[in-house]
Amino acid sequence: MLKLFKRILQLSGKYKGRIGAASVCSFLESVLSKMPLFFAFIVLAGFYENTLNARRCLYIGLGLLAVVVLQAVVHFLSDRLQSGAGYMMFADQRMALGGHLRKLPMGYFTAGNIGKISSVLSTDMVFIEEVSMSTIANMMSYLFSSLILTVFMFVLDWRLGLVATGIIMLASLIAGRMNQLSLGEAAQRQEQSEHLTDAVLSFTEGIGVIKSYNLIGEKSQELSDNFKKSRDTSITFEKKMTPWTRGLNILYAFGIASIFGLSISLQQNGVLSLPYLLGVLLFVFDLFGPLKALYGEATRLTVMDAALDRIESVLKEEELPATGKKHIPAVSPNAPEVCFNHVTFAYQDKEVLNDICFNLKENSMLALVGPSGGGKSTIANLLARLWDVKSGSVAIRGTDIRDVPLGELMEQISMVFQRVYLFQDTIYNNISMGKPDATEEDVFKAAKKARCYDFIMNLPEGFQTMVGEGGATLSGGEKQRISIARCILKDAPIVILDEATASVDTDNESYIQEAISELVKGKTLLVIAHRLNTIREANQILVISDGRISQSGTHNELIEQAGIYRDFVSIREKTSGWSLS
Ligand SMILES: Nc1ncnc2c1ncn2[C@@H]1O[C@H](COP(=O)(O)OP(=O)(O)OP(=O)(O)O)[C@@H](O)[C@H]1O
Repeated sequence: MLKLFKRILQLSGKYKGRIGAASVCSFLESVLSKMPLFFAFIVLAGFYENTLNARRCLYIGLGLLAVVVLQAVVHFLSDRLQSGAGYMMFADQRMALGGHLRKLPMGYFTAGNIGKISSVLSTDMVFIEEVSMSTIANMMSYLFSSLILTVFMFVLDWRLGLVATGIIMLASLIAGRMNQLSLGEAAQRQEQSEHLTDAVLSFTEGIGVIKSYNLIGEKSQELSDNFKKSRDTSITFEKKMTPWTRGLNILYAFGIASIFGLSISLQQNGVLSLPYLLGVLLFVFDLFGPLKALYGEATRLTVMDAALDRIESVLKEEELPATGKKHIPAVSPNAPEVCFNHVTFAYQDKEVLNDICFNLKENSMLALVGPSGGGKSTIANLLARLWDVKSGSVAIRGTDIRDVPLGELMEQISMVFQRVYLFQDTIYNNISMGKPDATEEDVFKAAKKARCYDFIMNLPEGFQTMVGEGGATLSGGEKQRISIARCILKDAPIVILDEATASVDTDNESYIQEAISELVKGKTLLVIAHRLNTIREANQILVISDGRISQSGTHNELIEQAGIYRDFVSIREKTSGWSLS
């Protein structure tokens, strides 16, 4: 328990002083909370010894009043200091975690970690933030209370003090065991909650597919199974803990009875005076109460421990090294715009690219074609440094992209994905995030080039229309054009384009093509190509198959050779009804 306690305090960093001051207040509060008992003891003793008079009673009354007021003050102080420190500490932790997540490779987010990230950022962080400080405050107060009452017992009679200490030590052994049990289960319970988050996310994200394939029953069952598992884990935990909690209660009852019996026997034998016996009666019922509450709080600490483990495990994930200080030159006559130099890459252990070498000249277009799963998207992602190469290098104008600050690399590249992501914000902000210092005129100009100005102006609130949940409903093609406007505004020299495979309606298709033509004017273009027109226009075509470049050349060169490209083109011609001249 102490270890857990220390772990939370270690997180306190620059707020240590504040937490220390709060602990002193907690201690004072515990002492003050026991003072009324002490005054009651004095009154009883005075009454018995016939030493009570009006002046004494007045002093005791004033003393009591002062204690109550002081207790309220230190309680307020300790609360303010502790909860304030808690919120500040975990605001810092959240920012650290946010900063860390930004630097993780994309692979981390696609490798089934979304449930974990959601639980860590929502459940774990919120739990620790809201509970840790109050738990620490309560634990301190209970600990001090037990200590003070045990000291009182020693003051009344050393034998009573010894019995109280013995019971407390036995209770600590039982509580230690409970703690171990709870720790073991806490990890499992948190894991279960992670699975639950995953299941809920996957169900809600895939609801469209689930409905269209009539899988509601089957998928709901999976979700219910997860809920049931979570319920069963909690019930099993409670069942395991119950005998120990009961044991602890019996021990406390036994402790109270022994102290009670012993003090009566001591009084009968003339060792303990009657006022002292009355003092024992006053204190004994309060002796183990704080300890009982203390172990209740300890269970919460174990949940916190598991939550901290999970936060730490996310923080331990290796970041993309971002220590590069070099700058990409604006022009470089002696180096190609983009160079893949003997690049190999693997997702975990699965090698997907092998010895990829190519140069891309400024203002030229490179088309990647080939069978599904060949590695085209991976090449595009490596250029944007969403992952790092395993060996070889990727360079822009002769500078290895690993040697460049990530922000600067991103200024060089615009990416147009098939799957468009618009933020829950106004259309204006969705476009202007391409270049935050852009003027209104720049934004409008980009929207015009991306062929979305007119439809935006026809919306009731124009550029201030909200997109996303509760906002305007836009078609896939309209969203695509807004994302292209964002890229046009960004005006990066290199454009990575993943051409749409799914067909949109003809109007949208032609608008999107016009928007893309505007975007790529004067740019260096790497395109994952699906349309024959695009492929034919490319200065260079790479056929990527099984992670290797199996063919390379222009359309006219490749169509002359037997191989994947010719087969691919003839299939395309047949499916699209086009023919090559
Ligand atoms: N995040 C990932 N983790 C593990 N394996 C992955 C991941 N992304 C892709 N792969 C695998 O890497 C290989 C190459 O995938 P990639 O998406 O680059 O191919 P592609 O040629 O772009 O395919 P498509 O045309 O279908 O998009 C595939 O076998 C794919 O299953």
